[in-house]
Amino acid sequence: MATENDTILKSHRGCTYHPHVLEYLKTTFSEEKLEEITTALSVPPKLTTIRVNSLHHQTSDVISNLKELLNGKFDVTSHPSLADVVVIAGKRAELLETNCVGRVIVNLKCGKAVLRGADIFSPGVKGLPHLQAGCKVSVHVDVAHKCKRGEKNFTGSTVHIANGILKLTRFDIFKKMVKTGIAVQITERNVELPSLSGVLENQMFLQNLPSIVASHVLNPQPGDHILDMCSAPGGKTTHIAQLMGDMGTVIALEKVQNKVDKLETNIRKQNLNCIKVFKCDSTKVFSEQSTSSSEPPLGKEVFDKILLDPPCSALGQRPQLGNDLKLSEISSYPSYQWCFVADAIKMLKYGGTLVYSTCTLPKQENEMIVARVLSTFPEMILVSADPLIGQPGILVEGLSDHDVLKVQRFLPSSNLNSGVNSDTIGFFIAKFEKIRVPL
Ligand SMILES: C[S@@+](CC[C@H](N)C(=O)[O-])C[C@H]1O[C@@H](n2cnc3c(N)ncnc32)[C@H](O)[C@@H]1O
Repeated sequence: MATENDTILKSHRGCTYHPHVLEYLKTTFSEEKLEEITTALSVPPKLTTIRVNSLHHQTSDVISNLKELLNGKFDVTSHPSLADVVVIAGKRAELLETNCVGRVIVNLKCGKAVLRGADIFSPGVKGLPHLQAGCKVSVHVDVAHKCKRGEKNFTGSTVHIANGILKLTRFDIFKKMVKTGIAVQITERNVELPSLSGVLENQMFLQNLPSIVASHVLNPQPGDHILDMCSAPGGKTTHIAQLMGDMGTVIALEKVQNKVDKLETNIRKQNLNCIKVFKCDSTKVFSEQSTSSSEPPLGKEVFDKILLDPPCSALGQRPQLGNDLKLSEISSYPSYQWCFVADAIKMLKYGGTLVYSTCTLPKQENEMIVARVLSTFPEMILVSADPLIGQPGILVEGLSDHDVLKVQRFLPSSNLNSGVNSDTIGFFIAKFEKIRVPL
């Protein structure tokens, strides 16, 4: 078995994982299921989901606007059961290096953006030979972070994700340090998706389906007083405010300043007024002495509903091109996630709702947290995470067969024609209610 310091990365269906990551995931899935999931995760979903800014726009209008903008090149439809979701169907294509005169190596962040429809900008380029602008190049992601900036002929492990036309030369990028403008204009991807960044920003928000479902599960109502403990970049916060008709209050907490800035930008773009943002550590926001429901420190039993969407190992993110998380990093998440739970429960009113969600796969960060909540807090009961659009959870000690039907897991399928509810990122949602327990 590989050691903790082992730097060898194991290639698994187009994604490069540290062997420990795969071993860890095998505690949750059979080998066969894990292959299916990792295969699906290595490419982006064929279907892109968009949440309509339902406060100010009709889904049918957004669909018409998108159809016009995309010139009929992609199918744009409404989600079969969620009225505020629009689905755009991309196309899968076989990618060959034929006629490419050289390889451009990009970093992981850039690779993910390309697979989501973006072109390449110079900060994302790590390696590039001497080539003339205008020639056809293939684009490869440095999944193991081994390519040094400016390398001419990198030979390490990469994943071929796209082809395109070189717009900036090696001299422009590494000598003149041109920072703006397109470096490679993408012409072919293994999945062809529309580039929607900056498009119809006041009408819609690009969001993965399970994240949209999580806010519906919370079931926000006008006038509610809601806490979002880990809010940036604000996909769920802004959706919650929209579902409340922008009436009531959402207290949105975030620990990291630049993420607070991003959250505030997203709130502004969606023109929402009921959200109050605070930069703070949610694991320390509760105080026995406080009676405040409107600003930190926050008191007990002050919220109708709480969303806890804590940091996680993010192994459900898609495309998952490379992952070199160490075992010690992955296995630290459940205890960090647990740090938020007890205070969340204290701040929740009796009769209130707590939704717990993650975008990751291991049972340790999902069902096992649910089982621990149920065994530690008799006042918390598990209720059905409606609308149930995903699949049942995984059976772990402390959960019954009935319990696993109340939570939902989104597990990407390798079936290229799987429907919108399974062509997703990996995600988990559980919903609890706080009840008075007789003494
Ligand atoms: C999974 S992301 C949240 C995504 C968000 N709910 C959304 O839908 O856009 C977790 C967030 O929690 C923040 N975070 C991490 N530790 C925190 C803490 N102790 N208190 C508050 N926020 C924290 C991270 O910076 C990150 O932005």
